[in-house]
Amino acid sequence: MAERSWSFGNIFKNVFSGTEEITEDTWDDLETALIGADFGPDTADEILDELRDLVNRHRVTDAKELRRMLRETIEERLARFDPTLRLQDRPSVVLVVGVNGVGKTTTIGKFAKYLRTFDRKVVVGAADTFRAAAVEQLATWTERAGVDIVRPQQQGQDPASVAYQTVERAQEGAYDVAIIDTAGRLQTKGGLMDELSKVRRVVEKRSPIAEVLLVLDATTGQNGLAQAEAFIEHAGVTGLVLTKLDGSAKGGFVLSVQQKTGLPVKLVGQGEGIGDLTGFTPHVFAQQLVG
Ligand SMILES: Nc1nc2c(ncn2[C@@H]2O[C@H](COP(=O)(O)OP(=O)(O)OP(=O)(O)O)[C@@H](O)[C@H]2O)c(=O)[nH]1
Repeated sequence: MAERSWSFGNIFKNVFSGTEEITEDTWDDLETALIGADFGPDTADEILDELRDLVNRHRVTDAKELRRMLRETIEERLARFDPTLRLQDRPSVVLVVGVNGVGKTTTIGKFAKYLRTFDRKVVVGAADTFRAAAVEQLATWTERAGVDIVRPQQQGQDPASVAYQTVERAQEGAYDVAIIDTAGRLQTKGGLMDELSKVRRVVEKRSPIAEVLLVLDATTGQNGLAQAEAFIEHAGVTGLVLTKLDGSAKGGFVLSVQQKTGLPVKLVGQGEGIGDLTGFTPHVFAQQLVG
């Protein structure tokens, strides 16, 4: 699939435009840009220290050279995490978790479509049975993506049983991937985590779980991360999906979120359309971020 361009509005533009030589202003502007783009103060400091050190050691004076170093530093840091989706099992079961409103449903639709473009046979399980509207919204997306859906037989059916039926259908119908939607909000966090562990337990009776993807909204930055803490602690998350990176100007969140959670970003959403999801490539991302 073609890499789309990231519309961060080139956050480092002010740092380098019209600047040929590195001055103290360059460093100040760079610090402001890093913080503004949500790299987080610690990572911003580390990047600045590393760059100052390189600039001193190699006696670099050219701002263009500094820009190249910045790109490489960011790429090298992004690449410390492996973004490869593990979808070798037949079927590969993928649980999608995250709080409501982050773009979970949209992401599942886009992900199903993305897999279709690689000729994968996909079934989606609507195991967020709490709200009928959620199931209908998901069904609209699966129809758009041209993939099958397993719905609850009645509203409020045990999510674990829908998940189980989805895996059963995937195995019997020779599907490549089963994507299971899960609830994002229950009365209590404990209840939600219990529900998720039950889904996991029941699915694992039939199949190993290939990936547990946590969906995070990039525009909510550190706040969104705090909200998702329980999933990171209890849901066995294997990778992150960042949504709404388009126009968020918060591209640095990708790096800070990986460093904070120790989890790789595996997919990124950059728009509301069905084609607006891609895999994550550190080289491309660093290039688009720094320009
Ligand atoms: N700009 C942009 N909007 C997105 C992206 N992903 C999702 N959205 C929008 O975010 C809103 C919420 O998306 P949903 O998929 O409904 O979110 P959800 O997490 O399933 O939320 P619930 O349906 O409440 O559980 C919708 O308006 C989507 O169009 C993205 O990558 N970019």
